[in-house]
Amino acid sequence: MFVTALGLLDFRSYPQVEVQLTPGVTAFVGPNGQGKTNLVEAIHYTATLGSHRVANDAPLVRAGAARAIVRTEIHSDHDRDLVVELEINPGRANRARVNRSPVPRPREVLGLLRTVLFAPEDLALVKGDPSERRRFLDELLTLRTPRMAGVRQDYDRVLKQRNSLLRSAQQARRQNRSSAAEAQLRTLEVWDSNLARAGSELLATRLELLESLRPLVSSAYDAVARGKGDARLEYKSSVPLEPGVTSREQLAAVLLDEVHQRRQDELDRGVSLVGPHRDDVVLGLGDLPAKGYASHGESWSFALALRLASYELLKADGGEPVLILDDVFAELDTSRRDRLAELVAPAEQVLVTAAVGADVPLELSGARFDVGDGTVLRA
Ligand SMILES: Nc1ncnc2c1ncn2[C@@H]1O[C@H](COP(=O)(O)OP(=O)(O)OP(=O)(O)O)[C@@H](O)[C@H]1O
Repeated sequence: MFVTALGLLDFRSYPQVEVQLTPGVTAFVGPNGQGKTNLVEAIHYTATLGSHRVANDAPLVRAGAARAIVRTEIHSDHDRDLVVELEINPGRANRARVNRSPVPRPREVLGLLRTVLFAPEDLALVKGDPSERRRFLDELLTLRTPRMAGVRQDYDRVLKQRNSLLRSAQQARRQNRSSAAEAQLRTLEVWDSNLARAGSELLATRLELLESLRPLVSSAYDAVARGKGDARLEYKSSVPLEPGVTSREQLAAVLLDEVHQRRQDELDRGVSLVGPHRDDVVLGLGDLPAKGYASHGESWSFALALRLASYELLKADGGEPVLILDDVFAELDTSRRDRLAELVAPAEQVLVTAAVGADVPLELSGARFDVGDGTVLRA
């Protein structure tokens, strides 16, 4: 799979731009703030319907414009070539077209393009909050199994409803409105089951994903750090998970049981304390956790290993994803930079951004575009 063309209208800094792409390596080179990342962000957005830089769509639309359009043309391994067009409408529903036909919901484009993006922000996968690692897992889940976007949305909706109910119940109790508090508790039972249903689906697929990812991360870490260290991943759940408890039904029962156990705690705090939204993936190096212990270089190796493992996993289960390396080479020391370049060079399509040409390792020589003053010109 590779991207053959990108067209942007009012996306980030671009009023309008068209770029024709080829397989192999393509570097976007230009001074800071000229719009290199904006180009690859648009491609990654087509694959994930999310940005690696912002949590909502508004900043993706050019300041002063009402909507942005991202058109990505894809040469696909299995299907005929595809044109995916996304209309980003902050504050209103986004729209999507595939081969010029509207699709009912934008999330139906998930799975048509698969990308793995490496960026300086990836260091937060190792050093940052659990939410970073949950996002990593869920984004990968969705790339592998697009219907998980619906499950995640469903879970978030349940969580929002349940939290609002817990807050109302907390207030009713504080104000001694006992009949209101009782009614809310009865409604809460329904939302407990909803949480267990959607939560168990998410938890089960995360656990399956982690099983597949574990050996790949370990060997990718070996490759990046040249055999120094033993990278491990452990799922840390907000519920006690016994070995062998992996089916949706078993996990739903465990979640429901824990929700009942923590009822008082949840009512006291007015927030859902049990479920995959509270989970984490503990990254370990040897016997120590990476967070708080790993050196800067080791943390980078771990972050790169997570991305390389994602790439291997996606490649193994359904066609090679497009690799995007956004500004990473300037961040890495020479040895990691060379290793990464060697490891990604054979990929079908690699898109690299760099402030200066010298930041792009020689192994990754290929097509080059100069980016500046709102233009993207083939060098
Ligand atoms: N919604 C928007 N509307 C208008 N301009 C925007 C918008 N979002 C970002 N920009 C502009 O885009 C530019 C940043 O683009 P981008 O992040 O792609 O730069 P870059 O070339 O990758 O730079 P660097 O090398 O520093 O990473 C900034 O000048 C920023 O002001």
